[in-house]
Amino acid sequence: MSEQELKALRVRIDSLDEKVLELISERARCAQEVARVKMASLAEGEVPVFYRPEREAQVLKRVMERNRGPLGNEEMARLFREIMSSCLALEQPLKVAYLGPEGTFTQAAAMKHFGHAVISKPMAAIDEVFREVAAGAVNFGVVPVENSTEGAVNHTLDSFLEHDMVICGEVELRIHHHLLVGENTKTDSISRIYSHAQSLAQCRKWLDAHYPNVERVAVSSNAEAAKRVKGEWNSAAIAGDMAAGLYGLTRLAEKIEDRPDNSTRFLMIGSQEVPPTGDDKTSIIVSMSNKPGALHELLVPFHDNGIDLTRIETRPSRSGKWTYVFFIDFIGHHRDPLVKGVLEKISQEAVALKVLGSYPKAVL
Ligand SMILES: O=C(O)C(=O)C[C@]1(C(=O)O)C=C[C@@H](O)C=C1
Repeated sequence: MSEQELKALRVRIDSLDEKVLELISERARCAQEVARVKMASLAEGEVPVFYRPEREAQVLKRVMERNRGPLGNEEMARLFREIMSSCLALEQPLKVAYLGPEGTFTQAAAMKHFGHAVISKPMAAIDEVFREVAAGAVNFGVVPVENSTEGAVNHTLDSFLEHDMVICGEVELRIHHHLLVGENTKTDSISRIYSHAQSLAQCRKWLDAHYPNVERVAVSSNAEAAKRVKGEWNSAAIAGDMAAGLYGLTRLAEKIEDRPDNSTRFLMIGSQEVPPTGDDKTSIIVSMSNKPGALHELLVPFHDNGIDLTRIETRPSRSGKWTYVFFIDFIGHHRDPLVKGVLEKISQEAVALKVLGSYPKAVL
């Protein structure tokens, strides 16, 4: 390519950037107007709701449907995700607590869902995320709920039994683990590998094959593992890209998870109910009396009404020995007439039924 051609293309890019800049600014001014309208239409004592997950899902879907390339749908939606995040920050900067410390996959999930224009707050434990939301110190919390290799995150499920929370969104993240070392690590003398217990489990076969005799030490998070390794000469950590970048570690081996499709699902928790979008999921907790056929009774109304269950998990109820609660996710919104009917039917049989929330299915 000649210098001349390159110069001409850059002139075109400059001119396009000016148009993009003007359009983004016009969109941001529109969001400010939206905020004004929301404030003006408040009833006495009503608090404004600036963040609208149902609308955000609609915007991102529309972008993906209309995208003609060459950028892929996910890439384009990510760009719009950030534009919308900045527009919302003009209306109201969201405060979001997540399972920290900085550099965890949960932080990456929070950014994927809300974008980067939020005030984020790392918490030391899942329960603390719940408490922070319950206390009203933040607008939303982000917690992991299940992993495709290792199953349920029990701390999260148990926290739902203790706190009144509304689930207002979900996000799925492909989890890639790397073996990370610091600049002081002597790579042929590694005698300890730190990571979160779930991550150690997700890389079990790889560790058995490559480091069979090395001590595996479970710590509170992958980011914590990365932090520890920085100052030690005989240890390595298993963690992801964000932690590697944050603590300046080197990848000794990449993508060491046993299953290439290893993914984790995260939930956004808050106090705001989300209206239907037409493509939603609902999460409920049900406790049934301890009698034969109770689980069957619980599942029949879903089957009879053709409602698709996406997950069912059992946990001890914590209110009596050998009594259990079921966590169920299914397709639909609790305001859909069909779903309403099913929930009514279940509540006639159940000891207790709690709708944790209906929320748009993950778009990104
Ligand atoms: O449509 C709204 O209610 C807006 O506030 C605008 C907007 C946007 O930028 O598109 C911003 C934040 C909301 O969460 C949803 C959408």
